[in-house]
Amino acid sequence: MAAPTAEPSANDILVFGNGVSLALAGETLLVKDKTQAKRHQNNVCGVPLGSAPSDFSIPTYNILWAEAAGQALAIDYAEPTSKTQLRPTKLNYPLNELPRDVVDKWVETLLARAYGTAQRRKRAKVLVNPHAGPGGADNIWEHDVKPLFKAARMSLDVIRTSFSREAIDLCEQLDIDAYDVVIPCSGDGLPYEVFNGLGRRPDARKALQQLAVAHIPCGSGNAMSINLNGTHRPNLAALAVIKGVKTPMDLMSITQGSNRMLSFLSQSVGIIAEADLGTEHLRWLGAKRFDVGVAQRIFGKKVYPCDISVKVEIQSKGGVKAHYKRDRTAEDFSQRKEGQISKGSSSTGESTSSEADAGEGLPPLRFGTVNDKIPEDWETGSHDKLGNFYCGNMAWMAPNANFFSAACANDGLMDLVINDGDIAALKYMGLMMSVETNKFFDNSLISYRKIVAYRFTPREQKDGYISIDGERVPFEPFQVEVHQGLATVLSKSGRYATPGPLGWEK
Ligand SMILES: Nc1ncnc2c1ncn2[C@@H]1O[C@H](COP(=O)(O)OP(=O)(O)OP(=O)(O)O)[C@@H](O)[C@H]1O
Repeated sequence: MAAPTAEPSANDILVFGNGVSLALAGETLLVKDKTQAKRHQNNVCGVPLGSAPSDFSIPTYNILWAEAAGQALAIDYAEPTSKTQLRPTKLNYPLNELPRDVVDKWVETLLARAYGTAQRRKRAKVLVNPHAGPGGADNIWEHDVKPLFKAARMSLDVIRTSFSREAIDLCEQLDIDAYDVVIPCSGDGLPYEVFNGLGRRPDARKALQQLAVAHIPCGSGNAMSINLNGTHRPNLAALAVIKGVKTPMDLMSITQGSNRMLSFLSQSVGIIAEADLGTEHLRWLGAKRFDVGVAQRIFGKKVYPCDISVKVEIQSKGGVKAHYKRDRTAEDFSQRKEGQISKGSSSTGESTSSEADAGEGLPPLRFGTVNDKIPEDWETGSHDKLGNFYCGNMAWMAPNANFFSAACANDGLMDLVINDGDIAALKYMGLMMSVETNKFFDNSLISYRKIVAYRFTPREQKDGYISIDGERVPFEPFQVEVHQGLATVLSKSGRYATPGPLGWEK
């Protein structure tokens, strides 16, 4: 656990007698208690090392709750039992002669450091998809998540989804004043339904702003959790949600035929969409199914002819890195924390705000629908040899898949990656593998731009795969535009958990 960062002052120490004391030192709680220290050492290290310890420390981030009730002080915290596992643990000390007002003040200081600007005791609507990913969502919820949420004194209203699209109806009808957060325990499919359900309401904008959406990873990709909680491990994600701060996040409107839907993650056509959606017959391969699908198309030199029209905001990779640096450094966390969220214009200056428009439902479409004329200032190109069209709103698409390393949560821009499909196989493999080493962005085989809107029109193919947030939609033209900060999510640090494109600091 982290080393103490500051010397505790006298007010920060509670002395219980018999050599037991609790001290607040910066972002750490120092526990001087031989019995607990020994138990802690055994649990965390497995095997006791050296002489018996007399104290140990707990990062305040791991503190779930504290209260003086009756004649005792109780502290709940998330104790790591391995690098990826936490379990709720309790410390109890009789108050003895300690004055109650001193203890109450100490408890409030501890909670203030534990939660910072994050809301305490969040009221959650939890949606568990028993069929998500490998099918362990019920177990994950019961054993890895619920005990931590309970120890943090969250109020929980839990529903197991029983059919596809149920979460859309649930969120459309939800009493938004009764909850602070909706938490899908699922893959990325259920968050998609949550955003779309909230988006269908007559008070969509209010609902999307007032109610945060947070994610517990139970699927196979779990992009939402990786980007916002910084992990795809359910235990660690649960703690990140408990401590999560409200963060505005861009959403995208998609029009196709006469439909309008919201997308929070990505749209893809070509190799990625096919390798994901077109390999159902290879399910027996497990996670390798996607890699095999990619390799098959690389060696087949598969191309996807199409027309693409784009409203480009930042054309060059250098410009994108500079934008990323501005977003990451100019807007420090304090500006993004709860109650201090600034919305209004993208960091490129153009207003993309959803709030600026009057009305309660979803913001009006600034560029019309897929059935309207394409605006004249959009760049239009014919792509005979397209291999991959990939538009993202978050950085990670899965663990080890940081495709959109310059994605920012609330910049009012989408990140667009395009590459041809007739690349030499070895180079293509290298390109795909560079995603894992964060060198994808700089690879000269792809273009990487920041955009505001686009239209995609497939050509010369009877059928194919279009993926919206990982779900298949009809193989027909579609148009997309971004709404800055339309949604509210909970994130660990007020921004995406991404290292950014290599060298952005320079
Ligand atoms: N009880 C249910 N039975 C069948 N389908 C369900 C049920 N509950 C939800 N669904 C549907 O399951 C779909 C996939 O959900 P989810 O994203 O949670 O899992 P996943 O697709 O397995 O995960 P990943 O996207 O990570 O692969 C959603 O579109 C949702 O509508």
